[in-house]
Amino acid sequence: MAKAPKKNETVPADHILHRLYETVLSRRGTDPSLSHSARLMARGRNKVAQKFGEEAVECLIEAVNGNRKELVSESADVLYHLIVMLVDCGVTLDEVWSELLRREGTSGIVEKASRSPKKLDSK
Ligand SMILES: N=c1c2ncn([C@@H]3O[C@H](COP(=O)(O)OP(=O)(O)OP(=O)(O)O)[C@@H](O)[C@H]3O)c2ncn1[C@@H]1O[C@H](COP(=O)(O)O)[C@@H](O)[C@H]1O
Repeated sequence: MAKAPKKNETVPADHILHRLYETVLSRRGTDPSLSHSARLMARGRNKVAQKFGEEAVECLIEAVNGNRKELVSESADVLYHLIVMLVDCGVTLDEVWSELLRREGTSGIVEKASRSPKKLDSK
């Protein structure tokens, strides 16, 4: 049986997402004719973000259409393009894992209820 992760555990450094992050990081500023990641980042942050958005939309289309196999493939595209966007923005995966760990165990319903109520328009 798989061991339950401890509260302070982050994702192992040899995890596929970390390896992918390190690969994309190593491509930054390299020859765009040899690397898709380099080519994408060379086109600027707007393009990087746009590609992530497009892949996310393609992913949700497969989800709503119930295309399981395509959903798996598009999900991989989304994760790859998310990583390119994080690398381009200088955000590390550990920062994202830390945020997930911070949220762990707090129900979204409880968290939403704890937010301060929006100020009502005085007009
Ligand atoms: N996981 C991926 C991955 N997923 C998707 N893609 C590429 O993303 C591209 C998406 O194609 P699109 O036509 O949508 O994108 P585009 O060519 O930018 O098109 P336009 O916006 O110009 O129309 C395809 O070329 C895919 O091969 C990926 N390219 C690379 N990786 C990983 O990144 C690593 C490094 O790749 P390079 O940077 O190419 O060395 C690889 O070893 C893989 O592990």
